[in-house]
Amino acid sequence: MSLPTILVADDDRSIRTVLSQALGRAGYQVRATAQASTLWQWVEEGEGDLVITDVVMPDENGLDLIPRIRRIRPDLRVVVMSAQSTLMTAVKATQRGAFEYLPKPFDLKEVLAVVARALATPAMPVQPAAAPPRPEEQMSLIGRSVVMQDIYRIIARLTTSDLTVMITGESGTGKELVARALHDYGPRRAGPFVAINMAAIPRNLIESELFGHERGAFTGATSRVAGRFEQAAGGTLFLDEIGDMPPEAQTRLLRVLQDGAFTTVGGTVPIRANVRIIAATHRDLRQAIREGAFREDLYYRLNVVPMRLPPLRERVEDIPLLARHFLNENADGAGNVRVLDEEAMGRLQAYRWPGNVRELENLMRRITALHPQESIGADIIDAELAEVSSSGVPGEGTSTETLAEAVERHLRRFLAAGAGQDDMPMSDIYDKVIAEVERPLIAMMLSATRGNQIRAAAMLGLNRNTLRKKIRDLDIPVVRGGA
Ligand SMILES: Nc1ncnc2c1ncn2[C@@H]1O[C@H](COP(=O)(O)OP(=O)(O)OP(=O)(O)O)[C@@H](O)[C@H]1O
Repeated sequence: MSLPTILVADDDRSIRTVLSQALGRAGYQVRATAQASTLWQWVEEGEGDLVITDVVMPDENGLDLIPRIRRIRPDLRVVVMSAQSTLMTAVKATQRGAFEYLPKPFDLKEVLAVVARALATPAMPVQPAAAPPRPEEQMSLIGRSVVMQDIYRIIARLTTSDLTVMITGESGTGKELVARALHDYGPRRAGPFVAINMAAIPRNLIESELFGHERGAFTGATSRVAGRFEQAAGGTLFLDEIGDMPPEAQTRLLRVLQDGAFTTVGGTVPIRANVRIIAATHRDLRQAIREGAFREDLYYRLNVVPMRLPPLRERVEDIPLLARHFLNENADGAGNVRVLDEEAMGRLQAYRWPGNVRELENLMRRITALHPQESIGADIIDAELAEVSSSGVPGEGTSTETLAEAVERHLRRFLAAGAGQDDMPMSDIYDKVIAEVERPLIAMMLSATRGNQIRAAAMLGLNRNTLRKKIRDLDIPVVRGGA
């Protein structure tokens, strides 16, 4: 049997060389070209078993070539590489029928894994042409970090799917923005996007907000009111802060997800639920399940496609892009845009950002409003950030508090919550508390070492196998290493 042949098109000679060598070593035959036209000629002549193509080439855009390739050779998989690693590139590549999208710079191991996977996957049917992106398309999500590329890839893969998605991430990381992107690029984009925040609605009203109510269902219900499920029919229902959903509403939601129908509060006639659900939370739902505050069966129904949005401090390389974007958006009345000097940018990248992208956005707004000079230096950033920490950021203790004092403060709350709950008996307190401390400690070390367990074990002074066991036992998500 002849070896599979890979056709490579990229106008960058070094990329052609690196790919040809790596693919050759892995046992493939390779033909490489700098021209889209040569690639097209090979495809027309029936050459090759797989294409790896760049997007921007001197004679043609690689993305435009994909539908033509798919038309004459539907079984030929196409892998797209691009240095313009934006959400739009990922979405366009997927919509036009690319098998996979690889942002540059790429990891050779990843390329080889994608090639092997593409050659082993049966040919996909040619999809009907997806609706072209709207002309006024704006780049909603900013960021080119490896972790954001993973997010773009998931959004791109879900453009033709209705699957339920669960987005987790700290407050201000962009969960709602991602939910909107999933809707805007998804199959229900012509329908409504309806958001409801569980934390912002009084608990006793959540069920009627979600499912609507009949006239006379409770005191003050003077007419029939449609709930968000009905309002979102044909579109997407975004359930924000799902971890704050009261138990009765959780049970009701689970039933809707199981049966595909719901009844209004006070109603008896089932109404078919025609919504795609996207849920989001900043809480650790597994922890909430352990504490008996969230239904495990509901969690599994919602967690079909999990997406974790990393905190801003885990993607500092995105900070300059985001900062510039927010400064451009917030030009002052005279149309002047503030510019951050290098040192100022360094300060932003060193800060912890407990409020994540929202905090950065607010800071850029404040700087434009309060500082008339065009160039912004580190002194201004220092002063503004000092202002924020002295006014107290939610979730942060006072700066003089010791770790032991902070632990004691949290323990008091933890024990009080446990004592007040019937389903959390006061037993195994020692193990539970130690697990509470171990989990964030290990997660932080893994994050600081970009998932390198050997280094994390060394920093912690733990044996590697002990660390591995703890990661497993404590159910700590393993972050991927850098490229
Ligand atoms: N990647 C991004 N690119 C551009 N803007 C972003 C990005 N991520 C977040 N933002 C902006 O930051 C702000 C907060 O985002 P969003 O409301 O989506 O966060 P969230 O995680 O849903 O927050 P919360 O949990 O507090 O509801 C918004 O103004 C949003 O436009």
